Amino acid sequence: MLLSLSKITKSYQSAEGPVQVLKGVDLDLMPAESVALTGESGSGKSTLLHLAGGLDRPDTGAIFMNGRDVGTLDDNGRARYRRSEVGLVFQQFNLIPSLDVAANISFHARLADRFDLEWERELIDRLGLEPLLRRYPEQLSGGQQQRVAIGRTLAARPPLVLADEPTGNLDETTADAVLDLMLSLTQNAGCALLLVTHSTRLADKLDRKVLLRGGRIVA
Ligand SMILES: Nc1ncnc2c1ncn2[C@@H]1O[C@H](COP(=O)(O)OP(=O)(O)OP(=O)(O)O)[C@@H](O)[C@H]1O
Repeated sequence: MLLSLSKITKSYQSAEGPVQVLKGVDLDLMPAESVALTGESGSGKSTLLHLAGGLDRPDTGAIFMNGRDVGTLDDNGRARYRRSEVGLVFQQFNLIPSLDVAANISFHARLADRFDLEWERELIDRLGLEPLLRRYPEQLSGGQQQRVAIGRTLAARPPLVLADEPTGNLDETTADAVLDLMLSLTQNAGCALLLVTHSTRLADKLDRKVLLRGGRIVA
């Protein structure tokens, strides 16, 4: 087992009092497995991804990554976890504005001490980024930034990639092409993938689909 979420609960404070978003989520991912996380808007998909990515802590329950409990790590431990064990591809691309495309792509791989020139060249080639390497993020379209964000995450070959509607703000043709590429590259890199998507068409391309409803995984 790569990732194991067990009995995860999470509440947020709101003006009307606490709102329990996750009410006992169980979810397992095998190494290199791709899973689509679906569910209505507001069902807690992003919340779940944030917890799995070490961006936030669950109220109760356990998150095991390679047998280690991530949910109880302190801030430093979670920062190390994010640096070396997970890759995040979110809608807001979080590229570093002061670095050009080439430097953005190698940034995480270098931080995680996993820089591999050959793999990086292959990513640049497959993602069609060669002509853009000297540009800065603000000089790129949304689809181009998305491809850079995918390259940046995969360059570090994290065991687990967490992707939150990564193609949500692209037109359908571009979204399809970018997702196909991401799937094929995560498979090449041997990464597991947990992908939040509203699209059943996209979800069908993954190994397995799960549905978040009423604070639990129901399918
Ligand atoms: N920081 C926060 N503070 C208070 N409430 C929050 C916070 N983050 C999320 N929520 C609430 O928790 C619920 C789940 O949000 P979340 O973003 O996880 O859902 P989602 O399934 O990803 O939705 P969408 O598909 O619309 O992106 C929502 O009702 C949201 O308003």
